[in-house]
Amino acid sequence: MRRIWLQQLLIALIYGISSFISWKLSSGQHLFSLHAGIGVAALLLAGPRSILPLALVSWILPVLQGYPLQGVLALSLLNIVQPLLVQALLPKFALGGELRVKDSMRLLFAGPLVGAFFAASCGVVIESVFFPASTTLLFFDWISWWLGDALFILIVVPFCFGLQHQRAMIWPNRLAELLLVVAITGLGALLLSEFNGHKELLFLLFPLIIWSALRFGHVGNGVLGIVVALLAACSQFGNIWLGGVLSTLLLLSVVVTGVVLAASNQEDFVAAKGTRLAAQVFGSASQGILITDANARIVAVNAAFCRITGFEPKDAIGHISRMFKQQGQLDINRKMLDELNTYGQWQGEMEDKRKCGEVYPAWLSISAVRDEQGRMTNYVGVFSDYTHRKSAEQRLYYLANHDPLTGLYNRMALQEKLNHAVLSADDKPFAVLFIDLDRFKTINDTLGHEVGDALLVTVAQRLQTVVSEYDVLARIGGDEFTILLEDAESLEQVSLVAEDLRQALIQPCVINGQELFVSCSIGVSVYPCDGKTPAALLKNADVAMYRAKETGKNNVQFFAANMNEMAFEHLMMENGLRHALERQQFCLHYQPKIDLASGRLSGLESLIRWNHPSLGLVPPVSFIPLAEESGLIVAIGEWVLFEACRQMCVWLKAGLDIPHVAVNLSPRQFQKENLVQQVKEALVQSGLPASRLELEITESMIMQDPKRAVQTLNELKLMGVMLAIDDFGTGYSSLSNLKHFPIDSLKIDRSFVEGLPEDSDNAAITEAIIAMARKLRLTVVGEGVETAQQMLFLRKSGCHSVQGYLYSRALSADDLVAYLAHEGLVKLNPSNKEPVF
Ligand SMILES: Nc1nc2c(ncn2[C@@H]2O[C@@H]3COP(=O)(O)O[C@H]4[C@@H](O)[C@H](n5cnc6c(=O)[nH]c(N)nc65)O[C@@H]4COP(=O)(O)O[C@H]3[C@H]2O)c(=O)[nH]1
Repeated sequence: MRRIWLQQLLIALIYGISSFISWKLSSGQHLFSLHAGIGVAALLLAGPRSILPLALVSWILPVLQGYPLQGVLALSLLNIVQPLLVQALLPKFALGGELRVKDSMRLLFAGPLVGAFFAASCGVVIESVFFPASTTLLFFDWISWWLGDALFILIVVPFCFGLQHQRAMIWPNRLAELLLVVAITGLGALLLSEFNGHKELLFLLFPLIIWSALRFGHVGNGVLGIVVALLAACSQFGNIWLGGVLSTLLLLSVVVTGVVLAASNQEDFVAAKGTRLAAQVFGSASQGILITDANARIVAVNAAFCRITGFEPKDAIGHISRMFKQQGQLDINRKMLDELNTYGQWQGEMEDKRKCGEVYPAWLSISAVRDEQGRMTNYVGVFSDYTHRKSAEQRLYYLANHDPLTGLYNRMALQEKLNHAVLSADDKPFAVLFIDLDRFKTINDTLGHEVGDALLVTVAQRLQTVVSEYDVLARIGGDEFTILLEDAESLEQVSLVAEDLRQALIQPCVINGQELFVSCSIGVSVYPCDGKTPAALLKNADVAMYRAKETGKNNVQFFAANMNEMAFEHLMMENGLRHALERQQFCLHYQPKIDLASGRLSGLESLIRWNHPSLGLVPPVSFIPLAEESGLIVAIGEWVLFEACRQMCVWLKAGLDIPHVAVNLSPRQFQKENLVQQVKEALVQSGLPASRLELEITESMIMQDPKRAVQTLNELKLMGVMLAIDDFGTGYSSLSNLKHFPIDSLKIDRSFVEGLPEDSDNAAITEAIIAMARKLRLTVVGEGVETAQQMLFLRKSGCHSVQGYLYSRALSADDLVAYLAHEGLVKLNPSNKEPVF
């Protein structure tokens, strides 16, 4: 608010002084009208706020000098209307900061032609009405008024504009030069007044105003104009009316020249500044820029263009730009030209070639430049080297779609490929293979994750050797692989590929110098008969793979509709298993172990059976994995332990001298903290001596956490319980490891016994196991003995006991007693009174 008052006061002061000077110097001729220029400039620069001080000053001053009130009021009104009229006809250049040639022309029209003409015309009428004494020659009054106002509007308005926006042109470097021009002009004007009769010498002002306009812009012009007008007004020649009018006319033309020249110079300066800036941007841009003519011939390139492409400007200028003649990308080019014609812009990726011949991806944006008639004159291409971004994008895409361990496609990528296959199949069949490694968990648990990972990598490489580059091979989970065979021509061919895959995996894998044997179960589903959606195809291939597992692993199964029924059965079984314990549907069968030296019974193995109400007697392979998965195995295992101890006690009390009964422990059971406690309770509750109980564990159970396993086994051993390693030879623990564990016996896995004695590998392995076990003073039991040759081979090799169908299958408690009695395999303990058969 205070600022506004100060501003108004300043305007009033300047306007008052200028009015006083004008009145003093005009000597009634109105030729010196500094106040008219100040009035217009004040309104243009300060806005309507300046009206009040202008009105007050133009009214108060004449009143103080004793002029009649109405006349003064009319004149002061005229003093306000004139600037308002000029302002209304002008663009808002005074606030915009740029007084272009166009603007100065408007100023000429609004100021001298309209504003001054109007003021002079109205002014002389007011004067003749209110001050008839002061009006002598009406026409000369009118013309001197008009010229005076016109001259000072043209001097003061650009000068004020220059002060506001172009001070830097003078200050401080050119101040001395400006003073020199002013001095020369002043001197010249003074001399001129000496040669009163030679008004033509006023033309000498032109070179001075040109100098001033070009060097100091509107400020210089204003200073020069005011100095000359002041001197002219002070000198004699300004007092001669005809001489005064002519001199003012000449001065006016000098000032008009100066204003237009300064505006034009300013325009050039702004344009040059813009061009300089554009050139700087062009030269220092980090993106490559090339400009072509309408025929795509390069006319300019920037430094970044040279840096990215390796071409010098002289190599490129004059040649047709590559962005318009991309080989092999005609479609893009056509689209690009269409877009440029329609929208004036195109952007996209293209392949460019550097001077060295290297092809690189570039991100290019082209703009079409048209002239005022709309004709295409140039194209401007801005491009950047896309190599790093592209490779980062490719890397991201790769990571999102590939399994980091094996480098195969991952589940997401498979899903996408399956979607695509289904969409583009058009009822042409294709196959989905679901591959799951057999016993991978054992390897992982026994030998550690590093070995497991290395094995997965080897498996992936093997699978890759079988499939073609057009097939999609993915790893979708731990040991689960999926293959999409889109080009298979028949089921036979799918079958052959699946068989090749299976064969490729059964070859031993050497990891860290250790030979590992893996196999796989493969399920196959075929589009469209086994599923019309990716989800259905995957699910059914998975179901078929489970079927392959159920049918002994290491085989290929094609999906069949009834497999879903089996899967349903599987589900039913899982539900039934939850209630089997409370419904007392489990029972134990016992398989005898025969001592090869004496031919007598060396022990029993208890094997669980599930008496399912609708499925009948279900073997453990059908539900133990389920129970293991669901955690039910812990409760089931506990029941087996208590039941085996109870039954064994019954037999012992009945006088049957059975050396011991073996119970299988599951991995989960073995990991339980309370296992030792539980065994103790089973023995105490049944009254069975600990030495009559044998616990069978597997190698993988021990190798998972060997430290803890040793501790648990030691505690069991301390109790007097016997310990056996089951399925020996399949779990990758080395024989030498065994000496760290307090075990009593080893059971050679059935898979080694199977081919004996013909299979030389199995024979060698079996002999080695027996020899080593004997050295470690362990009892060796051969499992799954079905033939006399197998038995003889084992006996010859030093195996202590055998177990298998050659002697007996696992039998119910009653059947077992009958069998033992029939075969005379067991002595009746004479101390026992109770008859058992
Ligand atoms: N082909 C053939 N097979 C023979 C021969 N002699 C014995 N077998 C079978 O081989 C399996 C031996 O048991 P395992 O290796 O401990 O393998 C067992 C054991 O790992 C598991 N299992 C059985 N009962 C229990 C249990 O109470 N608890 C736990 N945790 N697992 C159990 O189920 C597996 C399978 O048990 P079963 O089906 O009873 O199958 C038994 C047995 O019936 C033979 O000459 N030829």
